[in-house]
Amino acid sequence: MNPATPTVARDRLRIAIQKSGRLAEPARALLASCGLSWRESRDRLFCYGETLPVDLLLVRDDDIPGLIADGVCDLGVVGRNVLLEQDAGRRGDGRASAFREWRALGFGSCRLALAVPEGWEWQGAAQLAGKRIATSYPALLSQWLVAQGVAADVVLLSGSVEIAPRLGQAEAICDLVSSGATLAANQLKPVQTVIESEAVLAGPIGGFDDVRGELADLLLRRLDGALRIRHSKLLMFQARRESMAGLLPLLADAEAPTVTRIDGSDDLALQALCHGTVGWQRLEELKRAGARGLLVLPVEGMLA
Ligand SMILES: Nc1ncnc2c1ncn2[C@@H]1O[C@H](COP(=O)(O)OP(=O)(O)OP(=O)(O)O)[C@@H](O)[C@H]1O
Ligand SMILES: O=P(O)(O)OC[C@H]1O[C@H](OP(=O)(O)OP(=O)(O)O)[C@H](O)[C@@H]1O
Ligand SMILES: [Mg+2]
Repeated sequence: MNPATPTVARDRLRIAIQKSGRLAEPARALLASCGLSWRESRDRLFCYGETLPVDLLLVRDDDIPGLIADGVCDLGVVGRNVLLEQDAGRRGDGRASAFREWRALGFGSCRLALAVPEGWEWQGAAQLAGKRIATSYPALLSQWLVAQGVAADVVLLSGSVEIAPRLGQAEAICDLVSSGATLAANQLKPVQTVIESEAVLAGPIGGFDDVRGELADLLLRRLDGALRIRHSKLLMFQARRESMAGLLPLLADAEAPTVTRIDGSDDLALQALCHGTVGWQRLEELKRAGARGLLVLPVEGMLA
């Protein structure tokens, strides 16, 4: 293992993403929406950046924090659950933190939760004292147990954690929950959230002191724009000046709308970047409140 802050200077930025799995495609699509494109290598494990000197490394998600810690990669897209687990593991071993969350990316949402058999009447963390809890997240679970002041046995499993109570391996589990279907299929119920998770952009604790710093800043600016407009629509319409008071409350999710006077009439034209859903219902409400010629346009890009 290298020291926590790698010092090898490089003139290209290297981003690790999941090779295959839940985060692989959305991570690639998000980076592509920031204007990055790549030439695929024959082994498909390294993609050479074409539009910008930003390369991709395709790996298992569990390896991403370590690759950042070792300076092999500069940034990575990984679940917060993985990042926090490995950080808690390092600190538990007396090592310093070597990576941190740079941005939350808004996909891959799930939570790390404690679950118990459906028949249990949950009365709180103290109920877990002396019990065995199966998990793939031993560091986060141990940290949570310490914070609760509860002593329990952590049983480490790398997958299929939900089956452990049925096999008599553990009384409770601590695993990722999204829809809750896997818990229900195994007669378990979630009782306590340990962390809320989503995909994040991870990077080193500090920044970069060579050209990678500028590349990372450029990427973050584009990423912030892409994240802001992801569900946004540009809404345009015209209305009588006196209708505005009734129309503006229907645009509460919009950034300061631009209102222009239409030459030679008392009508106004309005343009608003809406961050919430702009569906039929809202359009009909706007029409009832006096909006005419409503147009909804997709937003391709935004640079604040
Ligand atoms: N229902 C879910 N179950 C598990 N993870 C989810 C779920 N929803 C979102 N995620 C997120 O997706 C991440 C990747 O999940 P995936 O199942 O692809 O990982 P994996 O099997 O460990 O992949 P790899 O082969 O890269 O090790 C998880 O770490 C988590 O952050
Ligand atoms: O709440 P749900 O929507 O049911 O999702 C949660 C399940 O999904 C994940 O497993 P995955 O499907 O990745 O299988 P694995 O654990 O064998 O990788 C996770 O480990 C849970 O078992
Ligand atoms: Mg993995």
